[in-house]
Amino acid sequence: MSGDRPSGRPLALTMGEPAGIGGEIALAAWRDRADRAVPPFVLLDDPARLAALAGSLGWDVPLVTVADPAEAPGLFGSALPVLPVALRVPVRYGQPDPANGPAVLESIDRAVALCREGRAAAVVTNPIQKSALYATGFRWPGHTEYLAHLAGQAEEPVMLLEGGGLRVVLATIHIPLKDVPAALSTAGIVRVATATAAGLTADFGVARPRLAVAALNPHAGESGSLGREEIEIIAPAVAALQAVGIDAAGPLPADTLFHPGARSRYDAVVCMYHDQALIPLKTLDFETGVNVTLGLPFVRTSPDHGTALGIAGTGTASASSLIAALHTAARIAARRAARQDGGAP
Ligand SMILES: NC(=O)C1=CN([C@@H]2O[C@H](COP(=O)(O)OP(=O)(O)OC[C@H]3O[C@@H](n4cnc5c(N)ncnc54)[C@H](O)[C@@H]3O)[C@@H](O)[C@H]2O)C=CC1
Ligand SMILES: NCC(=O)COP(=O)(O)O
Repeated sequence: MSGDRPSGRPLALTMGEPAGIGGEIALAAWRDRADRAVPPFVLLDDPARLAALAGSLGWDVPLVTVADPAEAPGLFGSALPVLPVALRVPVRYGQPDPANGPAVLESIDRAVALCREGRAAAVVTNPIQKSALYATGFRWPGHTEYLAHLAGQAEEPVMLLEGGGLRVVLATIHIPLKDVPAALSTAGIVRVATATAAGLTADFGVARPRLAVAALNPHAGESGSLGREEIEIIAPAVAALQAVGIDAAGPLPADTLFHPGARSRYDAVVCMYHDQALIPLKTLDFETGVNVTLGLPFVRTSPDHGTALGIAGTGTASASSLIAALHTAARIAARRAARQDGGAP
């Protein structure tokens, strides 16, 4: 995996919801560092709670507190480097406390700042409990939109998930299903598809990306009798993409878009709503699916799963998706660094 090692800078891994599985999968990823060639990371979390968690699980994970991420790669082989972010109240696993919301956000904010200062190679986020943050007044639907805000971007970035040989991007993200039709627009689909094509080339090395654009309605609307979004919104978006030379096809009926034969014909699917994208992705590859935010000035990935409160603190959560997210972040960061140095297309 040497090809995905960023040049000397560690990845910045956030705390996520402290009552969730983030802490234990971070510890588990460190324990697997040699067997799974995990790229060096620094964890922005509370060292005391990590030590208590490791102790309660009976895991031998030496922690080393660092003030500067530059120390992390040299230490990573023998101890887990932690950049301290103090929890405000003690953790009860499975029971998020909004009082820790500021610590959750501090961890994200500082990880982003480290990346923007060039002191970390990429941000990898542990899952947040969105409802707990909303209770503190957090006004963004999730990381994706909050990270765009931190980057000073007015436009929503694009949520891409990759796993099991499939890549999906979302034309609408975290909104109620009943609001999806009204939220779809030709301009919005064109924006997401254009950013996807650019991201696939820049960050995934796909020279000429092929995009499939999913329909919204059964049978792609059955010529308008099962819905008119395909005719009025999605087909014009596909035509606009083709007009500027993007290899896009659609609107394609979503029920026949994810079998192996169909998957061989595209590099990513532009999906109209959250579950249209995430059900096939997580069915094909829940274990190692990765969420990547396209269109940010820094690299951000995360595991495809959430906080898994029901199993938090038990040590049974799989760290595979987090480890895949660490590898993907390192690979994209290395690609961007090589391009800056003039070494990659
Ligand atoms: N990037 C992020 O911050 C994300 C945050 N979330 C948040 O997580 C919270 C819970 O969401 P849910 O829909 O319940 O999804 P979830 O992924 O937390 O849990 C769904 C099911 O998968 C299991 N699971 C999840 N991760 C696992 C792992 N690593 N190993 C073994 N089993 C695992 C859980 O035990 C549960 O049975 C919500 O607040 C949601 O917003 C969800 C997805 C991503
Ligand atoms: N279901 C995917 C998800 O919730 C990811 O959200 P984000 O926090 O990465 O924006």
